[in-house]
Amino acid sequence: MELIQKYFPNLTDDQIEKFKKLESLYQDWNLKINVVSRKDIDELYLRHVLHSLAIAKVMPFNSGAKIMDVGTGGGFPGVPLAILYPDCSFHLVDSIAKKLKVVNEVVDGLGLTNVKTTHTRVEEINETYDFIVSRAVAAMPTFVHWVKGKIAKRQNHELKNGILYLKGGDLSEELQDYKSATIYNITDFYSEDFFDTKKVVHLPMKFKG
Ligand SMILES: C[S@@+](CC[C@H](N)C(=O)[O-])C[C@H]1O[C@@H](n2cnc3c(N)ncnc32)[C@H](O)[C@@H]1O
Repeated sequence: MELIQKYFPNLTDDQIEKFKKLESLYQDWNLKINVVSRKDIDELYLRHVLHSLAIAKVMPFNSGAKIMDVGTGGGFPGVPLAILYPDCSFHLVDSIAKKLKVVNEVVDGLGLTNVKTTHTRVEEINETYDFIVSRAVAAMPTFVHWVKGKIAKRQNHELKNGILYLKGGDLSEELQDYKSATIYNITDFYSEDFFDTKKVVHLPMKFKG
């Protein structure tokens, strides 16, 4: 937990409590339904929570922003972001029901009222969002195909609405068709070795309406 406060020193008591409670909830639920690997559960704050929150270092969301997490799996990056941004609404979507069962239990256990979950493929979603966040779900061309048309300028804020995607490795080939994409090295924000190859891709999108 100190790791989170090292990079997010202004958390409220309520946020600190929620981040603390997150660990025991995942430990309990992971024994019943394995959604996070053993090694990862031991390093939950580093590998999942802090990694998810790298999106906030790139794009601080305005109050009221509406965000979808596509392929949330066990709840990443959506759950840590929902704790960090209690005034934003989060829609967590995954095509595997048992993973969302764990997410629902964690969300209920934390009392997160700003999160809804849907068991579906993202292609079936017919809503629009300010931002779409995701980690480790599909190659960028496939992902863009799935979500384009689901991003709208709902808020009149200065942030560049679009996709924020957590990804590692050399992305030059995958992103060659996306000239407007910006790649942020997570090591610009965090010093832990785990983040050496990890990036946040910001891809602003044309608005639907
Ligand atoms: C490798 S896991 C990543 C889970 C989570 N984002 C994380 O980083 O821990 C990929 C997830 O994407 C989901 N997924 C893949 N294609 C999807 C689609 N078209 N719509 C919704 N979920 C999808 C899978 O069910 C799986 O839970």
